[in-house]
Amino acid sequence: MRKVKVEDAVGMVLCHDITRIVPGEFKGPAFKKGHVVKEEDIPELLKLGKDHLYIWECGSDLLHENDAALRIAKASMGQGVDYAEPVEGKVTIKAARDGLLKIDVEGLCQVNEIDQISFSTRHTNQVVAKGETLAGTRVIPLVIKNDQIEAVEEICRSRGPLLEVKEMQKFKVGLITTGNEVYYGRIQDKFGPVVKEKLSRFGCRVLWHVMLPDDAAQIKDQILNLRDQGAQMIITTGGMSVDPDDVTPNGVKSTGAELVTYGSPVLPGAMFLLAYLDDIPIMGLPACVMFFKATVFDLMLPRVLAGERITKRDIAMTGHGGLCMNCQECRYPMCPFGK
Ligand SMILES: Nc1nc2c(c(=O)[nH]1)N[C@H]1C(S)=C(S)[C@@H](COP(=O)(O)OP(=O)(O)OC[C@H]3O[C@@H](n4cnc5c(N)ncnc54)[C@H](O)[C@@H]3O)O[C@H]1N2
Ligand code: MOO
Repeated sequence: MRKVKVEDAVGMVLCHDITRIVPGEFKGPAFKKGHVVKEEDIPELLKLGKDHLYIWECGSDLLHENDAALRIAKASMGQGVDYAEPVEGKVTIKAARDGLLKIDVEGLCQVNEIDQISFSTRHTNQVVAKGETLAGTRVIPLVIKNDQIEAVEEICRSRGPLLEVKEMQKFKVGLITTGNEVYYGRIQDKFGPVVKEKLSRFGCRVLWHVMLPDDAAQIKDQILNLRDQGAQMIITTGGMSVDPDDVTPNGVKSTGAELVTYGSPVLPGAMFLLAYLDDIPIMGLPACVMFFKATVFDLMLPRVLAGERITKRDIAMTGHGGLCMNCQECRYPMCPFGK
């Protein structure tokens, strides 16, 4: 790369994009990297404030910003993501399919600790649609040492992809609505419709829906029965709290399922339960899920559908950002809840 006066650059190759910005009208490259400077470009370049240009010279250990950003993007990408060609040094990474965005947050931090590297993403564990922007990456200077890009590539090689979009499965769901008040017809079931609507957003269907009284033995038997019938996920509602009639957690535990958690650091959702019967997830939903627009259920469901085996640590991690602010107008997921 060599600096030359604009007037002397005719016939030479530009080694960076040159940006034009007209407030309210336009922002983009007026001249692209690789452009061969012509006589008639000179007045235009002077108007853009360019008295000098960087001209391409091959054979150094330096990388152009576009090539560097492309290498970082390619090293970082896992399944289900795609990239667009660089514009003004920046590569944008998009979702190649609908699914759950997973970011290796620690790996991302390590990459950004390398001098002059910028890698910016959305939050991890977000549901994304095909074509949505997920991340952008660039280097800060116009040219960067090859070593710095190799350091990024080494992090991605050793840790795995920095970002990917996991496919979510359309589960066949068994739903158990507990509560004497609903079972004996004293009130109408309002919980079932909420759960079914949330599941339907992800293409999951409730194939079995059973009403039960507050009776741990019957809850246990029904869970085992739904497992035998082929349910891929079992959800119970109600009876999750501390009253003497709240027996659902006991019903779940007595199936022999492996309990991941009873209780979560998410509000609303403190009385949430998650267990696995073999590989079948069982979620115990407290009554707040019926009432609030966004709860622990919205945070956990996409991850379960993406095939994650949720651990106690995953649950513990939801505490940071797990406090819903109860805004007058709920904008979830475009808010800090669950981030
Ligand atoms: N002393 C305490 N009380 C409560 C606590 C607590 O820590 N200490 N936690 C509160 C929290 S947080 C939640 S969330 C709820 C959990 O409630 P449950 O999941 O146990 O729900 P129920 O007690 O069964 O019902 C509560 C309420 O919701 C109505 N309900 C339940 N299921 C249905 C349905 N299918 N359709 C319509 N309505 C339903 C039920 O009739 C009650 O009115 O506990 C807090 N309490
Ligand atoms: O547990 Mo309740 O599950 O926070 O609203």
